[in-house]
Amino acid sequence: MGLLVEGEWRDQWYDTKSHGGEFVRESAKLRDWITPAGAAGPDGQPGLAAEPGRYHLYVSLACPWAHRTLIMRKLKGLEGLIGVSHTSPLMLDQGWSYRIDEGSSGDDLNHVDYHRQLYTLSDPHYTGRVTVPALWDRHQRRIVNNESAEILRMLNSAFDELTGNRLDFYPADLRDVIDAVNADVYDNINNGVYKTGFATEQAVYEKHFEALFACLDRMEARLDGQRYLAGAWLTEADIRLFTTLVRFDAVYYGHFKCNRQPIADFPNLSNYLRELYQWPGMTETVDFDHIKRHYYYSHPTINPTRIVPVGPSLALDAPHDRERLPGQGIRGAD
Ligand SMILES: N[C@@H](CCC(=O)N[C@@H](CS)C(=O)NCC(=O)O)C(=O)O
Repeated sequence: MGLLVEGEWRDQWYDTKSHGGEFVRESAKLRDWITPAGAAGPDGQPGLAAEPGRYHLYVSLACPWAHRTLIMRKLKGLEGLIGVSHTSPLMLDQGWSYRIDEGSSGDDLNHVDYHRQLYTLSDPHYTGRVTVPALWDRHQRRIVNNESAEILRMLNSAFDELTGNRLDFYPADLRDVIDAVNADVYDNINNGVYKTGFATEQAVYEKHFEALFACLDRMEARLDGQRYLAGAWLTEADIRLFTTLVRFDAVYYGHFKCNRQPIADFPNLSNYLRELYQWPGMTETVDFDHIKRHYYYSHPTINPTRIVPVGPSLALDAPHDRERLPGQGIRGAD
């Protein structure tokens, strides 16, 4: 694993030392925005037009951030308009790779061997982390955006005229509640598992462990009285929590030492997880082989033997009890 400095690859692990044992996530750097006709993005970002076949998603099936974008692509009916290539689950000294013999789809579009080459094709002097997901523009031959939260928003609305799919995962009247839940879940759960698992000081680990489980307790309580995080409608907030929950018992509980209790022991979170897992289209976006092989094999500082555990058995297909709460599905589905 490593990063690019002025276009040169440096194989190095996260620097927690200079942050007192903390893992500090670098902000995504490529932030252009796709809109229906190429107008600027919501905060004035440079805009590009939504066109069929123009964009391509580069993902890892193991990665929770990339997984969000795959779910949105699926539920918004974008599979025919936006292609996908996935990396091998093994992120080794050259970073994410497109080696077919290690489980990648290969890269039929740019024919690169390593994900970092997409970054240097975009900008030969790129400096920063080389992350998935990355949204590629075939016209300009560059990555236009590498921030999953923003890719979700674009896929939610920019292509609606082309697909006729009006499902809305970020309805205007629910934005305040979605934004508030997202902020809490991002900091303490989505990124919280990483801050817990990558900590290199005991006190730092314990601080993030406490914050993680306090937030899981908040979400457990929230889901006692309402079907989804923003109420009766399923929104992007649920997709964003789902990709962490579905990895939790298989990976974060053991590998990242997030082991106060598994999700299976939270009555509401576990039933909610099963409902989402069984949502039409969702199950096929989840690849436990990639998920487990990635984490246990690619973090030698945490798991030097690279043994991938066989368990646990998860029973995500078992019935859930969420019909006891009123649910309206996804806004715009009628
Ligand atoms: N802010 C980014 C984070 C993406 C991210 O960190 N992806 C991980 C995989 S789960 C990655 O590619 N890490 C490689 C690295 O940090 O060098 C997003 O949400 O899109």
